[in-house]
Amino acid sequence: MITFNGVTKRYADGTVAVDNLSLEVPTGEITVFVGPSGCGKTTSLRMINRMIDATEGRILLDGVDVKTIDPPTLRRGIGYVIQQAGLFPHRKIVDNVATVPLLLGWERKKARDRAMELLERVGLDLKLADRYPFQLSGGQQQRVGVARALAADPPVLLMDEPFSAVDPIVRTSLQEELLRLQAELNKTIVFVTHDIDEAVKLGDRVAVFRVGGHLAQLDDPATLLARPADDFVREFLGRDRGIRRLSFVSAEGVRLRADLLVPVSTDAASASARAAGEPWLAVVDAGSRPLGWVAVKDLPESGTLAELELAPYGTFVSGRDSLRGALDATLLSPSGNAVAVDGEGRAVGVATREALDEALAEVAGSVGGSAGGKGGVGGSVGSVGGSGGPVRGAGSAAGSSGSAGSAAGSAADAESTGLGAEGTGDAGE
Ligand SMILES: Nc1ncnc2c1ncn2[C@@H]1O[C@H](COP(=O)(O)OP(=O)(O)OP(=O)(O)O)[C@@H](O)[C@H]1O
Repeated sequence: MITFNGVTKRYADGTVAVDNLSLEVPTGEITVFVGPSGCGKTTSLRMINRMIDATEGRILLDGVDVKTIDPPTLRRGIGYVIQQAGLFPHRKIVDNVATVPLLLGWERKKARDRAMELLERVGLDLKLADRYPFQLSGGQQQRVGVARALAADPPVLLMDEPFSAVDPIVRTSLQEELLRLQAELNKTIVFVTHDIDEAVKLGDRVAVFRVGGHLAQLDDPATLLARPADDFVREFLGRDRGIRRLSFVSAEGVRLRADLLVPVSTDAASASARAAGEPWLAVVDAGSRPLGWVAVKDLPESGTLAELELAPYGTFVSGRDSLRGALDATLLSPSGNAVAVDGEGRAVGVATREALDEALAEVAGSVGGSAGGKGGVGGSVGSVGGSGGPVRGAGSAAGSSGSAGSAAGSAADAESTGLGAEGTGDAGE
């Protein structure tokens, strides 16, 4: 657990970047710091690993004041990921990831083995291990940045806008990878972003800051979206707050109609009778997989459904997806209804527009809603790479030898790994 206890940061020019901040970052969870530019997110983050020292107040790491721990020791237990990865351009990917273990005195082979294991874990093709950073896409570089931060298995990870320099598709896949990794690793993560969508997708808890380093609200995403503390938070959350809130409401309670599913072998006349006034039927194959919609008014007098051209459909996974996912599925169907499927893709029923209206009315009537889990909307985007990111500048001063001794304490290592050997990183105040 990380505890901020009345923490203030006043820079040398008098700027109060963080003002009397008190909050707790629970162990094993992702806490996101979000807010407009200049509101003190980065300063707050960097006070945890003492790259910046607080002017007043205390930051406790599992009950121990970080000021009592010398910075290099403190940072050994804290991984650090920054925007644009900050990889060392003259070191191969594997050596970039092995940097921190080598700084910690690991034997070279062990450090490289660990690096390879981590590269695999963050979803990188091991063929990339012997390349240099400029030979990777922006998204791939960012994965390397995450692998490097995890290399020494620190219990705490600080992530400062780590995904903001990549395109939206790559960004989505990096976010999903982080959630997948976190489900395995249970690190205590503090994640800084200015993007509220990213915050509610990744955060177990979201801290909204306002300029001047004030904490405006700290809550889980569903509560934040349902009950913003004041006008500033409401405005920051944006106009589509209501829609986004549906991502945190499970679609499990939506009433489903199995009677509107018809096997493709059904003859048209009996399908028509079965519809009993409903305008659309969902046609399924012999294995119950959805094939498409048929409009009852277009049914011929004879023949089976197999001979008909079917209209496109959208599905959601009953019991897993959110109400937002279910609504999205209705928008992919001319019928205005959605097909609910099980985890194997078999249709289990139809969510009619009427049933969704009922579910929406229930959400509108409640405050908070039932949490549907993080990023509950289905339909993950899996593609990676493609964005030929610029060669990264950070760390360019690093030596190319990569040896533990010579690298220790270099300014670039201190900056982009957070593992400086000497003092605090308050430079630039
Ligand atoms: N070294 C410094 N000296 C003086 N003022 C500083 C220094 N570093 C940051 N600040 C100021 O402190 C305030 C908070 O900065 P900080 O970088 O923590 O904000 P942020 O929320 O992370 O912003 P962004 O989203 O733009 O990165 C800003 O007003 C900034 O100008």
